[in-house]
This record gives sequence, structure tokens and C-alpha cells, in this order.
Amino acid sequence: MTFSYSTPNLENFNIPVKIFVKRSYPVGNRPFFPYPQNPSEAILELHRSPATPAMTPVSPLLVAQITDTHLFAEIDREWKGLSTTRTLQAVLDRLQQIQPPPDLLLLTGDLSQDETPESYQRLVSLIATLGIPAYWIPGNHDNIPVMAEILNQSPLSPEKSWMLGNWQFLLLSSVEAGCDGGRLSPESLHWLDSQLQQTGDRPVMIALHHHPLPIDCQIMDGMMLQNANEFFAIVDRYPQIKIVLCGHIHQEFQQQRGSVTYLGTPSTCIQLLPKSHPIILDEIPPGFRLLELAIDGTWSTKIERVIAPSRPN
Ligand SMILES: Nc1ncnc2c1ncn2[C@@H]1O[C@@H]2COP(=O)(O)O[C@H]2[C@H]1O
Repeated sequence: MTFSYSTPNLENFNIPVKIFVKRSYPVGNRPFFPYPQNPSEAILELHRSPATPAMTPVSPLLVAQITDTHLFAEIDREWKGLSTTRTLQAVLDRLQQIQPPPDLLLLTGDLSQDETPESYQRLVSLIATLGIPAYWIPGNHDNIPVMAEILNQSPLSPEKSWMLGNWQFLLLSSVEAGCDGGRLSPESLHWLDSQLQQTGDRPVMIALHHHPLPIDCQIMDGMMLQNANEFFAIVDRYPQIKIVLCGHIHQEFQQQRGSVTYLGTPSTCIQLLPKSHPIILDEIPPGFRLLELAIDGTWSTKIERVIAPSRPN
């Protein structure tokens, strides 16, 4: 949980103070220390220890990834037998139960199925109920100009590079116009490299829609990141990169490549059977990913799945 304060009493710090309160929510198996849950206690703590760097977080971050929501303009319109709005709602209901709530939400593309302003507007309204800062990247099903115009309202942010909890987050657009497969343009690869040069030795998480590693599914692998080798050539030069996160594959995936763990995440709607040829729909319920990121660069993750009513209750 993050409390942000900028008060007259803290003028001597001369910067807005972010206080990271140790959480007790056990995503992984690490024990957590008790710490004030009340912002005023945390402020007192800071006053007592002015030598403590004000921006130094002391707690792991909790990040939630939701992906491939495939929303339509119409709430009850179904895609392959599921109302994508209702399955997303079930995921958000579960996220709302998590206490303390996640520190940030990553939306990793294919957010609309019909590319309508209404579908993106609904996404904003649904996400807003959580009150969690959210960041997004497009997928191959998205209409980037439409989404960029609508997904710029609080709590959604247009930022694609930021630091939180000592971690650097880099969100990459891997969409190639008119293609289902992904590609990082020369400009995007250059942008990634230049961002990484500025991160020092802070741990880094990169997110992009398309999967850079094959998942042993012929059709999906035909739509993976087409120039993954150019991506790896950069990633391999920065040992501080810990995690590369993707959507697109509608299934759980985890594979190590060098010092980096590549993670794929279930969609909030339909699921694909891993290693299926051709593509086969999986009966397993929709889901999302939680990641806990510690200040020292260690991390843990898990998938949660939710049972979603396909019709209104
Ligand atoms: N988040 C991002 N993902 C992919 N490419 C990016 C990202 N941010 C910037 N770029 C690329 O970097 C370029 C910088 O110059 P431009 O803004 O003209 O165009 C930008 C994109 O091509």
C-alpha cells in the first residue's frame, strides 16, 4: 500500500513524500514484518527518523496483471460463449477483496474486442471502482488511437516507464499495424535500450502484449513477437531485468531464459489449452496474475482464477 503526502510539516524534505507501509498480505511465502497501517503513524515514524531517505520503500509491492479483456460495446455480448464484461467483473470483484489492495494494475492489451469507444469507456468505469493506479499497453485487437484517447482518465495513466518500490516498470507497445503477430519497431527497441541505460541497478519488470518465447502452440507461436531476437539482444545486456510479462496467449506460462523469467497470464475471458494444435478452448476459468515485488529484487507470483456467471445474477 502506498500513501502519498505532501504537507507543510514535511517542507524540509522539499519533495512529495511517498510512504510505503509494510503489508501483511501473504502472496508468497515470505514472512512480513508488522508496520503501521495508519498513515498518520507512518508520518510520525518519518518525523522521528528524518535521516531515512523519504523515497525508500520498505514493503514489497503488490502488482495485479489483468489481460485480454476483449470487451464489447454491449455488456452482454458474448465471445465464444462468455460475456467478456461479466467475466472481467468477476475478476475485479475478486481483486476488490484483496486487502491491502494491489499497489498497481497492469492491463496488457486486447482490452477491446470490437474497438469501440464504448468498450474502452466501460473498461475505465469498471477499473475506476477499484481506485488502484492502472497502466496499459495495446494488443493486436485494440484500436490504439481510440484507446489512447479514452484510457487517459484517472486511475489510468498513460505512463510507459516509471519507478515504484525500487522497481522500474517498462511497458512496450509490440503492436504492428494490420498484424496479429507482434513486432518492436527500431524506435521502440531504441527506446527500451535508452530506458534501461537510465535504470541503474534497480530491478526491472518489462511488460508487452506479445509473447517473446514460443509456447509450443503452432498457431499462437505464429503470432508471437516476430523479432524476439532483437528484443533478447537488448535484454541480455541488462542483468537487472527480472521479469518479462505478456498477455496474448490466454493461458498461464512461465519459463526462465538466462536471468529473466518470462510470464504469460490467463485472459479475464476465454482460455486456451496449453500446447494444443490447433487452438483448443480450455474449460478452466478466467483469471489474473498477482506479483509481489520486494525492494531487493526478489519476487513471487501466482495466478488466481475466478468463477464468473455468464449471465446476470
Ligand atoms: N512504451 C513504448 N513502447 C514501444 N515503443 C515506444 C514506447 N515509448 C516510446 N516508444 C518509441 O520510441 C519513440 C520515441 O520517439 P517517438 O515518440 O516519435 O516514437 C516513439 C516510439 O516509436
